Amino acid sequence: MASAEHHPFEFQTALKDLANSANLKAVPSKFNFINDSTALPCDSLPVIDFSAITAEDPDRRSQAINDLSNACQEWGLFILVNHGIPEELMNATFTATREFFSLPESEKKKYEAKSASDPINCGNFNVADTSNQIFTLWREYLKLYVHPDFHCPNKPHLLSDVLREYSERTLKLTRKLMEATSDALELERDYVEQVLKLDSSLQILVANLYPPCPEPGKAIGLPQHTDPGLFTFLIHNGVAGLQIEHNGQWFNPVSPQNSILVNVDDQLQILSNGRYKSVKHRAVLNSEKERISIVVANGPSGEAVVGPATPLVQKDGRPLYRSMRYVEYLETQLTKSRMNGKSLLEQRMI
Ligand SMILES: O=C(O)CCC(=O)C(=O)O
Ligand SMILES: [Fe+2]
Repeated sequence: MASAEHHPFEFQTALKDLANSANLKAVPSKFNFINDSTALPCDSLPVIDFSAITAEDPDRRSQAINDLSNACQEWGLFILVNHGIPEELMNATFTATREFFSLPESEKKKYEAKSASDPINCGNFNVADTSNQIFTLWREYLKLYVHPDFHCPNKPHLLSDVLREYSERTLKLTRKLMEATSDALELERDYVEQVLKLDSSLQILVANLYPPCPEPGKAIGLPQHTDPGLFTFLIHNGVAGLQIEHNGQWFNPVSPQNSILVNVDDQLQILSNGRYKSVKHRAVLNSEKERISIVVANGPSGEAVVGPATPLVQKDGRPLYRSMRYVEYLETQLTKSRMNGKSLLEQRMI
C-alpha cells in the first residue's frame, strides 16, 4: 500500500504515546488529511424502542416496526433504547478495551495485522487510501471476528468475557431487528434467514481508540465510509466524534446515555433493493479528550450470496444491485474500497 517515507521516531512510537508527548504541537505530516468537520447539531434522530419491537400487543409492535422502517429509509440510522443490555456491561467494554490499548507495545504487536481477514487484528498508524490520497489514520483499533467463532486476545484478563457477552447480546438484538425489517419489507422471515444464512452470521467487533489530536482539522479518525454488514451497533465513551450524512449535510448525532446507535449497512441496502439506506459516516477528532468507540458489525454469513430480495425485485421490476458473496464483498472493500471515486456499494449498482 503506502510507499510514503516514515520518520523513524514516528514509526517506533505508538499513536497513544505520540499523542501524549507534551511537545507535540502539530500533527506529523503523514497524518495529514485536511478536513472540514463542520456539522450541524442533530437532536431529531429517530428513536426506536426495542421493547415495542418485540411487544405482544400487535398494534404497539406494528407501530414500532413502521417507525423502524421509516428510520431505515430516511436516515439509515436510529437510536435504540430499552434494548436490555446493562449499562455496566457497556462500561466494562470501555474499561477492558482501554486496558488492552494500554498493554505494552510488544504485547499488542503479537496481534498486529498480517492479513486483513485475520480473526484477531490490531494496529495503530494504519493507512487509509481514499481515491486520491494516502494518509495515516489517527486511530488505534482492535478488530475481532466474534461469530460464528469467537476470537479475542487473552489479555487483559477480563476482555474476552466482556466482549463475548456484549457480542452475543448484540447478535440477539440484530436477529430481532432483522425479523422486524423482514416484516416491514413483507418478506418471509424464513426467506431472509435462509438467504442470509443468519445462523452462521459473520459478526465483527472493532474497538476504536482516538487519542486527543493537537490539530483536529489536519487529521482524521476514520474518513467517510459506509459499513458493509446488515446493522452496525455503535457505543462510545461519551466523547463526541461520530458524524453522519443526511440529505447531503453532515450532522453530529447525539445519543442519550445507555442507548445504542444503530446503522443500516450495505447488505441491508442491497437486500432491500435500495429502500433502506446505508448511512455515510466518519469519525472526527478533538484536542482534549480520548475517545473510544465499540462497533459491532452484524452481517450475513460470509458464505451468503447477497443480492436484492426476489419478492422486492418482482415488485420493482428490476434488481438495482449485483449479487455477491459476503466474504468477497468484505475482501474487496478492504483491498480496493474505492475505484474511480466510487464506493464499493456504488460499484455494485446495476
Ligand atoms: O468511532 C466512530 O464513531 C465510528 C467508527 C466506525 O465507523 C467504524 O468502526 O466503522
Ligand atoms: Fe463505520
